[in-house]
Amino acid sequence: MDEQVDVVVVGLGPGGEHVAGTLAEAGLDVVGVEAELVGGECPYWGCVPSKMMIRAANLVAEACRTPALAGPAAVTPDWSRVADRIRREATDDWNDQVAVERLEGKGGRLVRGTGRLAGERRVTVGDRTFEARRGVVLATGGRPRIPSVPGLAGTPYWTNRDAMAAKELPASMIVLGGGAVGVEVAQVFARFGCRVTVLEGQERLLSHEEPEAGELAAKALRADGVTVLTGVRARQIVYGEAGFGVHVENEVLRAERLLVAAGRYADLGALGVRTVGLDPAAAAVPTDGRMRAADGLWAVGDLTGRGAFTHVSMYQAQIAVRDILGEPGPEADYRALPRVTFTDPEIAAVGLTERQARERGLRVRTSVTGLSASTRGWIHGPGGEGFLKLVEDADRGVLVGATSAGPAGGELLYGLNVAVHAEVPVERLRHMIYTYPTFHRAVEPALAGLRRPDGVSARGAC
Ligand SMILES: Cc1cc2nc3c(=O)[nH]c(=O)nc-3n(C[C@H](O)[C@H](O)[C@H](O)COP(=O)(O)OP(=O)(O)OC[C@H]3O[C@@H](n4cnc5c(N)ncnc54)[C@H](O)[C@@H]3O)c2cc1C
Ligand SMILES: NC(=O)c1ccc[n+]([C@@H]2O[C@H](COP(=O)([O-])OP(=O)(O)OC[C@H]3O[C@@H](n4cnc5c(N)ncnc54)[C@H](O)[C@@H]3O)[C@@H](O)[C@H]2O)c1
Repeated sequence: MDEQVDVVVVGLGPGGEHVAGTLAEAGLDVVGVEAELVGGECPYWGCVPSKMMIRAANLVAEACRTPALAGPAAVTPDWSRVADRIRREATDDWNDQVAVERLEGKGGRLVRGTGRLAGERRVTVGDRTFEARRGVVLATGGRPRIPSVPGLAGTPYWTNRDAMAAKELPASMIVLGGGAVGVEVAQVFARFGCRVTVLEGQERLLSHEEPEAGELAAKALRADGVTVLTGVRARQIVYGEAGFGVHVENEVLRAERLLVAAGRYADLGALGVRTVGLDPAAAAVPTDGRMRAADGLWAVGDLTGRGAFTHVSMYQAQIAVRDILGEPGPEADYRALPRVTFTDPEIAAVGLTERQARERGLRVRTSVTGLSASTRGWIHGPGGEGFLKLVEDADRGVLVGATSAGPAGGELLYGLNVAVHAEVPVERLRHMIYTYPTFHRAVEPALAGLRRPDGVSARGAC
């Protein structure tokens, strides 16, 4: 007999947990299905543990910067402090009891297991079948994409999960992929004494972002002793007693560990999307502005392919909740999508890159301003490097994208995020007062740089 409920949420990462908890609080009969830990990738193997590592690694780097500015400081990097904090404070040793109680406290019911669609408004979990009167919400995230490099399958390669759970650091590590996971982990491990090589197939690190961002990330990693190889593909991988050997062009790179950080994918076939008429081979579940994927079916989070970030998943979750409850509100709008790669310097961006803006046929004006030449960058001294890049739609006179890289690049992004989101006219931004001497004061010369003729990147100083 099918069990009747109002809503079934499959996958309880940040998005799914928010949907399930909020709908349950609103009085609906909600079943949340979770195969692993309630909370998902972010708190246990993603954002939270990685940012705890980064906090510690940045302290190590800051200690190394003090001799020039404040006198000697001795720090002996000790990974056990980081590993211990991740166990105690972040993950409860990978126990989700607190999250389960949080969901149940709101009135939601947890069913532990793997959910699969079985037609419209129906989900099976093991030998149980749920029929959802209002509908089903898919929020199953993604899993690491393992490239088909000969020799890789069957070796004990690491993914983000092993890196986040590491009690001890390897002496050496090769990182396959120079995206967000690759660069963040590479810098942390290097700062704690691991010999790291990053192998990126594209011509630059952080290849989805502005070229300047990738160049700065490579420079920062190299300054931490990381070997950065771009435009290079692994041809063959071998594993033996001596660890990993990665064949690239004319050499073999060797390391104790290999971290695969080559992106993530959603396995829609395993989720049974064919039973509701969706393409199981698609890269993502297509959704409309209300996060609807089909009649009685919503999708939120990484599996929608609109940006694999916790804040996107939470944003979409709020929209899906409103739609399910029949409440008014704006549809999903990704024009001002912000993201921060938490390297040191932080590399943050919102909206379109210059290339994306040009590909959309916009008449684009850009401007790049260095941070170390700014008063605040100069005062900051070592570690003060960064830049600000603005992308303007010249016809409308509004910013459509911005990148802010620097010691507080993610925080500095906020104002630019507002500008892109609210389409604040550039002329209006030019007449704002920018606090002296902040990093964000660099926005002023960057805006001045936009006055140059179309297509010419200007460099300002502040
Ligand atoms: C190392 C790392 C660092 C990151 N750092 C950041 C960061 O700083 N900021 C940021 O915004 N984002 C970060 N991210 C990305 C962020 O973790 C994800 O975007 C976010 O977790 C996605 O949330 P989600 O709601 O899609 O679900 P997920 O967190 O992906 O969770 C999905 C859940 O669904 C469950 N599930 C899957 N299939 C089924 C099924 N069939 N049945 C039942 N349950 C199922 C899974 O077990 C999982 O618990 C990071 C990711 C990684 C890997
Ligand atoms: N700070 C953050 O917000 C944060 C941090 C970590 C992860 N994340 C999210 O998690 C997702 C996954 O991160 P990721 O770094 O795994 O993916 P990614 O897509 O950001 O980067 C993967 C990189 O691997 C490269 N690559 C792929 N196959 C390769 C191969 N065979 N050889 C060499 N390079 C190869 C790609 O060119 C790409 O640059 C990201 O999309 C991101 O949204 C966010």
